[in-house]
Amino acid sequence: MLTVRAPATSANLGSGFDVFGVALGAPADVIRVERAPETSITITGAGSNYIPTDPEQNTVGAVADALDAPATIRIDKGVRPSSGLGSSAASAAGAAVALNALYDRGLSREELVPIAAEGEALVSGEAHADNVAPSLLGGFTIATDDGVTQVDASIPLVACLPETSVSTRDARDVVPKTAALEDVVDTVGHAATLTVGMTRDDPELVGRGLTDAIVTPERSALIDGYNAVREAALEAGATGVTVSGAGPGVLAVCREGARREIAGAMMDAFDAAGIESRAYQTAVGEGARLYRDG
Ligand SMILES: Nc1ncnc2c1ncn2[C@@H]1O[C@H](COP(=O)(O)OP(=O)(O)OP(=O)(O)O)[C@@H](O)[C@H]1O
Ligand SMILES: N[C@@H](CCO)C(=O)O
Repeated sequence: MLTVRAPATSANLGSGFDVFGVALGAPADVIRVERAPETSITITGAGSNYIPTDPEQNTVGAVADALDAPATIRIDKGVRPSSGLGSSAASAAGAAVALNALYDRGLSREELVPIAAEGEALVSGEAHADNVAPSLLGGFTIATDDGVTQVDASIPLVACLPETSVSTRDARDVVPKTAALEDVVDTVGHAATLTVGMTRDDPELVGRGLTDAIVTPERSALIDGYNAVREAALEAGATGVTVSGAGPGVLAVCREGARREIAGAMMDAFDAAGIESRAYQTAVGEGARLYRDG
């Protein structure tokens, strides 16, 4: 049996819609695999009641299929589905690493990115890699049609998840099909600022670079309490705040030592809007880790 811990991720980071992503130190999915004639899936943990065990409908089934690697797959969900932390991608990335090792396929982490993205195509209709890339590679990733660029980074973060859910499909429906040139120019500037911030481990630049005028305004309108939570996090010292992935999670970039206060302020603001939430005080972290049992 092989075990993989695959981290949650936060995609987009405001200015990098469908391109940027970071691995988070917590939470994570744990995937256990054993060779079997046919793929079967069991699921425990966060939101497991809402996740199909049919391999045709689960991201890990799509990965097993793509690697021609049938297995008994056990998923312990740490990453709640449809919360904005790349739940389906964490399972897909974990399964890709586990099955690649189980069947000695010899693929690199970079080569596993499009395979894990097959799982994402199953749930959101498109094989975008901005969640699976950081879950596989760790750090900050830039996923384009040409491939993935990765950089290790150390940036303190708070991810605050309300007890509501937004499906990625629904959140993609509100994304504008076109954008004004001035908004594109503005977004490119912020994306470049954020990228430099990641290479310098600079939370000021990363926070400033989260701003985007195209996607986030539409997406944030789907999240009850978003504006109040954003304001509360900024007042508590966050250097920037945006929607995590497709939402409804909210991501705050923090200076060292400020996470506890920011997490409390965000949860209080959700609470004032009548919404329960939980906050992860975390940081940009490592990619999926493989353990060989026994
Ligand atoms: N292994 C899996 N883990 C989690 N969700 C899965 C899995 N396989 C299929 N799904 C389905 O994927 C959907 C959740 O995916 P969705 O992209 O909406 O949220 P997410 O993976 O948390 O990502 P995001 O960061 O975009 O919110 C649910 O409908 C769930 O049933
Ligand atoms: N880039 C994707 C990530 C969520 O799966 C989106 O925002 O729709």
